[in-house]
Amino acid sequence: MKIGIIGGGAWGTALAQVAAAGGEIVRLWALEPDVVAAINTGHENPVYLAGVPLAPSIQATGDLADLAGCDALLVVTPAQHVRAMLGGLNAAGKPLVLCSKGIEAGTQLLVSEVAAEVQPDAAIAVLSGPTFAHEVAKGLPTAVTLACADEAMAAALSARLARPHFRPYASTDVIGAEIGGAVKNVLAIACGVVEGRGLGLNARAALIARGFAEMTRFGLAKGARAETLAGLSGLGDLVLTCSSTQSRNFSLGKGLGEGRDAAVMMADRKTVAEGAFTAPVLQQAARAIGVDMPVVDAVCALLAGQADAEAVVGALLSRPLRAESL
Ligand SMILES: NC(=O)C1=CN([C@@H]2O[C@H](COP(=O)(O)OP(=O)(O)OC[C@H]3O[C@@H](n4cnc5c(N)ncnc54)[C@H](O)[C@@H]3O)[C@@H](O)[C@H]2O)C=CC1
Ligand SMILES: O=C(CO)COP(=O)(O)O
Repeated sequence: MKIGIIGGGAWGTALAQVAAAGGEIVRLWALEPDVVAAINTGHENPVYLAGVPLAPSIQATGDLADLAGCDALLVVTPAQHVRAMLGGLNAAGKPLVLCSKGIEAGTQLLVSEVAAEVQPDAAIAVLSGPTFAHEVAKGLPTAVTLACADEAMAAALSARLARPHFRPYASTDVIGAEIGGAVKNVLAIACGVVEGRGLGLNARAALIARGFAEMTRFGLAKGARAETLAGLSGLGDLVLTCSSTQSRNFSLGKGLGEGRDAAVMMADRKTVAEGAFTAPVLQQAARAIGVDMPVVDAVCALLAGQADAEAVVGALLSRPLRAESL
């Protein structure tokens, strides 16, 4: 069996390692020629996943045509680049597993909705959950949601990608699995702000719980299932990303909380903090369907430089008191 992975960042490389651990032939497409060369000759991705020895059976390429013979494809580029990448593929009749977390700017489409437009004849699936790439690549225990509308396909893909340390849970709720991953990145920025301002662990826990209420309101309005949002790809990933500076989104928020400038921090990074791209489009999407997301609004104001961290925290704390509910 031959699996193609599109995206040689930290997560695509870690997933290549997972696939190779099960004996799959792995073709990994990466944008940067130096990443392709380093994986093929040194069996390491020093740019995005430094320090993790990779299986020698992972073959990297800079040419998407080299993935033509693969019988399943994993898409792992940043969400804003997925449309362009999918345009260069022929995935008709093949499983197309989307592993990016975000919402497309301009269209407000989830990645699976983008894929349905560009590759209407592919079997679209989503893999999402609490998964820091370094831990997965090192073989530490990890569980994910693997969602596909076709239940048998969800089960087959789960079985194909399962490893002793990597445990997919099958689901048919594609939209639910995606919404958790996209929204938690924005909430992780907010939790980073709490950390950066030294507001304490009570505040972080409150933000996770009220942030989860926002995720649930939005998700249910978009047709997600409550149990998916409360599962690995929703609450599970929210807890992970809101708890550690290993998260790029959390660390971006921490910098904002410390008074640093969003644009300067983003320009300094080669890696992607998806929440910064998702926040404004999520805000638009929520407003369009009348869903109130005050934490997301606060993150948007901070990222756009419309308010400082002290002001947005003050505004959140002075909202009118109300009953605890969604
Ligand atoms: N790193 C992680 O632990 C996890 C990441 N993800 C998701 O996976 C996706 C990819 O993230 P990472 O692998 O972490 O990326 P990364 O931050 O490690 O690297 C950035 C990636 O973006 C690629 N890129 C930049 N410009 C591009 C373009 N014009 N076209 C195509 N690709 C381009 C780079 O080649 C590189 O592969 C994101 O949506 C992220 O949310 C999901 C789970 C875990
Ligand atoms: O999605 C992730 C963990 O599940 C990675 O989080 P960051 O993108 O915030 O680093």
